[in-house]
Amino acid sequence: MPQARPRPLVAGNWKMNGLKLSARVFASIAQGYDAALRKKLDILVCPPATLTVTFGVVAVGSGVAVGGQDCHVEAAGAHTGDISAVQLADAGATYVIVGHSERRADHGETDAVVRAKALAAREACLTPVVCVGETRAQRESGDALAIVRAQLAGSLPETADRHDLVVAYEPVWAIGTGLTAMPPQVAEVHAAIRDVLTARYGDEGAAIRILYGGSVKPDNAFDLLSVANVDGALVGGASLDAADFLAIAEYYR
Ligand SMILES: O=C(CO)COP(=O)(O)O
Repeated sequence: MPQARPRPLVAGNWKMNGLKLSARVFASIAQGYDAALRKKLDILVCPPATLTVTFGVVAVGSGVAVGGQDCHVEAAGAHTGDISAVQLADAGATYVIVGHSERRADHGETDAVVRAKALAAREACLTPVVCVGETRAQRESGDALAIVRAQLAGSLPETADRHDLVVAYEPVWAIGTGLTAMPPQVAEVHAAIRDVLTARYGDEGAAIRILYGGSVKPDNAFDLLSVANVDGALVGGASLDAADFLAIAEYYR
């Protein structure tokens, strides 16, 4: 019997953007996520930690999930400036991004740290969105697949199912640059990720969502989301605009 396709997920990563006033943008997203869309896909917005509670309140009854952008490996303790998965869950989050390339680059996060964060997230009943992706130099030297496989090997938990893991492929050279990977490049990497997931997690690996991220916009979303093994998008800049973000989700209507 052919496997049912995973339920799509369109996620917004607001990065270090957004003030209290941005609740209006979030409210528009929640309003646009109507009954027909709710039947078809999940929607997640990951605001800066300062807005988690506010967005969580606005989200009540809308079905839009709220997530964090990072978490510490510990649940609590002397870690000035950090935030734990438990705190994010307490604030209303149900997902958390871990291993984003900006965290790997700016904060020296290794695969082992990313895995520990994914495990901490699950301890707190959050679904981790584990990010992987090659740099421009790695793509140009033909190492993209090897890099992504190595990141997965080091970053993924030992066990997982469709409810407690999401993987995002975000080629670093496509993030915030307006460049996107071409559909055949996306297809190749997503197929390789699917192989890793099914080898590791069996049938559940076929149902774990694999998101594409990197300059996803309304005008390229349909081409990217129609690629095999692309189960949604992780959207940066375009998620800051409710109309653009919803236009991307429209693919699944
Ligand atoms: O990093 C991203 C999402 O996590 C992608 O960002 P952009 O959509 O702005 O390229």
